[in-house]
Amino acid sequence: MTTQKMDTIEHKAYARIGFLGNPSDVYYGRTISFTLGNFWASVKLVPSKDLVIVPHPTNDLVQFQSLSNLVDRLESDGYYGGVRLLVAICKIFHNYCKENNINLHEGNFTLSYDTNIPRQTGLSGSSAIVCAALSCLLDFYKVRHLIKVEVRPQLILNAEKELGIVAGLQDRVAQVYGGLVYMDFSKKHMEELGYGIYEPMDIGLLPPLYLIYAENPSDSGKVHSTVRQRWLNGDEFIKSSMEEVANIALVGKTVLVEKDYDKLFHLMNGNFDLRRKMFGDDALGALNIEMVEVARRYGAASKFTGSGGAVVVYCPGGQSQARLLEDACTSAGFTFQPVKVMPSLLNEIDNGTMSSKA
Ligand SMILES: Nc1ncnc2c1ncn2[C@@H]1O[C@H](COP(=O)(O)OP(=O)(O)O)[C@@H](O)[C@H]1O
Ligand SMILES: O=C(O)[C@H]1O[C@H](OP(=O)(O)O)[C@H](O)[C@@H](O)[C@@H]1O
Ligand SMILES: [Mg+2]
Repeated sequence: MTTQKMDTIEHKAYARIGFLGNPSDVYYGRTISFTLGNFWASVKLVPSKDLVIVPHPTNDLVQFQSLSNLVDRLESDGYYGGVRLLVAICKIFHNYCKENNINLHEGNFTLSYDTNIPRQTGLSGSSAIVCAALSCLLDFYKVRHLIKVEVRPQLILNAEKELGIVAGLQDRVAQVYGGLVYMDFSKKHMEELGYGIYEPMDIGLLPPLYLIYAENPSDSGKVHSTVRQRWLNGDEFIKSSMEEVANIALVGKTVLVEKDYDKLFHLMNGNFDLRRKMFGDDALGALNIEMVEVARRYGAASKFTGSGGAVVVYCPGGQSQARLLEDACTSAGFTFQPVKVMPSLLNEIDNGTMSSKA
């Protein structure tokens, strides 16, 4: 989404739900993900004399009511906010353009951001900020037609890698493309093309879904680091389980096309059960596990949307089942809401950059 008032450029990027196959995207796997219209980040770029990155009044920790307030906020939100993400994407964008002989004009700008994506809840709040910022840079430097849509998720990921955040491509692909996307990150594609195979799917294939989340920020990099290390060390259990998770997205693609929601129910549950075996309950966190389990106690299918903090739910019993679950979530202190799927926002210029139009 773009707003251009005078010289101001503003872009939104939506939260995303890793629907099937996550987190195998971090491991040359496959996923199906979609953008969630319930939450978004927006970034504003205004031309200015100096290049300025504006700290967010509440998400960047620079001003406090008191010393104890400083400590409380550090304990709940960690040390970092969005400023480092904006700085990192500026660097990655600059270097990519330089390496690819894309000339950038001399003008400077002021970048600021806002977000209503619940912080660090596995809804990809981090990459939403980076994705919206990249979109602003593409327009400010008028290079949207020169940077392929397929390449953009990797630039967004590189900005986070630059900061040492362990993450995968699926969030960024979903946020760049928008809508529902099937993604294949096989080693072969990644090595030959530098990106995966991304196939947009009809959002109408999804059944009504619900979201459960809790104010319980968890650092996705920390959650991922042990499993990632085991995978790098060639751990057979992690390798074979990750392949099973990737297969869930492959099977899920057909299941969605056929609207076979009974099978979808089992795929969603199977996806979380494999994650639980690989990561272990300590890494996933008791509260996150309880969000999955409360849904299952009411006969729904449930799994993490990302690395933890939010859960996507399918209620085979329809609205009456969802209402019972909503009451249970409210009593447990969790937020429960219907999922609004956000369609793709790519424009003609973006589509024109794609090597293969799926
Ligand atoms: N809502 C937010 N506001 C500001 N910065 C954020 C926000 N969410 C994430 N970040 C930044 O991104 C980093 C990585 O967040 P991450 O654990 O990936 O969260 P998410 O699951 O929302 O993507 C954080 O350490 C922080 O620097
Ligand atoms: O573990 C996952 O499912 C995802 O974790 C990260 O996303 P986040 O929203 O930060 O939890 C990671 O970036 C994704 O690639 C994983 O699939
Ligand atoms: Mg993230």
